[in-house]
Amino acid sequence: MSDVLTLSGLTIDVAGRRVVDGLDLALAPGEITALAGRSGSGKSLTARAVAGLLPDGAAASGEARLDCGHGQAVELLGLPRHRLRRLRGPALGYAFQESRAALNPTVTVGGHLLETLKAHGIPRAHRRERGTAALRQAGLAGSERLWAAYPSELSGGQAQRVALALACVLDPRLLIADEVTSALDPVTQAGVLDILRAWARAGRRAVLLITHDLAVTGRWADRLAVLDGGRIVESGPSVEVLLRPRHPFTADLVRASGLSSDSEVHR
Ligand SMILES: Nc1ncnc2c1ncn2[C@@H]1O[C@H](COP(=O)(O)OP(=O)(O)OP(=O)(O)O)[C@@H](O)[C@H]1O
Repeated sequence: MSDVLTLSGLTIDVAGRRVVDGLDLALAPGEITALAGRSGSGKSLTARAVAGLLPDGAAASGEARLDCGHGQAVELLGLPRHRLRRLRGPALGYAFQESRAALNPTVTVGGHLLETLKAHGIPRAHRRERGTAALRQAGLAGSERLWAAYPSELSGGQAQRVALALACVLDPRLLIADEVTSALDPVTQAGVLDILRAWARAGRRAVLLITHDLAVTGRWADRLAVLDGGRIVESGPSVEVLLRPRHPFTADLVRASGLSSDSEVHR
């Protein structure tokens, strides 16, 4: 089966500065692929380029091919805004770290979900049920109270999970999750990542997990690509990369993360 996302020579310049340089990466169906690296290495801009959400002044070149299923593939870079908007949701979900920024302060949790489902043509009779299921999948009880809550009434962790539910509610083939669990307590984080992994496997979907937490990649990611200065310095099955790093930068990152034994890397 072909890869869900194929990045070839992805290059991003911001205000004349090259911040991502010739990145090649393939995301297989059913897998979580982690993109890790220290702050400023280009992880988020890579995610944003794929989702068509680069900031002003940033430009991407190269290729980002999304397999939408049913033999249909689309080149994401340079796609007109209206086509990207149509893909975002059913083909490509994007949840990012500033989760509150994704939520409209004047719209309730349920309102956000219903609006998204309606905008993509889901019949009214199914919207509430699908919205509630997405909340559960993100580790939230789909209670009346949460459904009727405004973003300002949510904790940081709840807002993060609501943003994740919104990104997944249309069952996209590719989910980009940018530091979505970093604000969660360890138990909730584990629950959400377990669910994401099961979700990816069951539906042959792909997840691009942006993280600086190598412990997370060791436990939940199938594959790991390590980014340094906008280039991938090493990639492969995550357990292998973490246990036997070949690049000095990866070895430094593993040491700094405090991952010290096989048991912390193995699932
Ligand atoms: N809007 C912007 N304007 C100018 N430079 C930017 C902008 N966004 C990112 N950059 C620069 O691009 C580089 C890569 O940034 P990016 O946000 O992708 O890094 P990151 O690996 O995701 O970091 P973090 O883990 O801190 O989120 C950094 O040097 C950053 O300063």
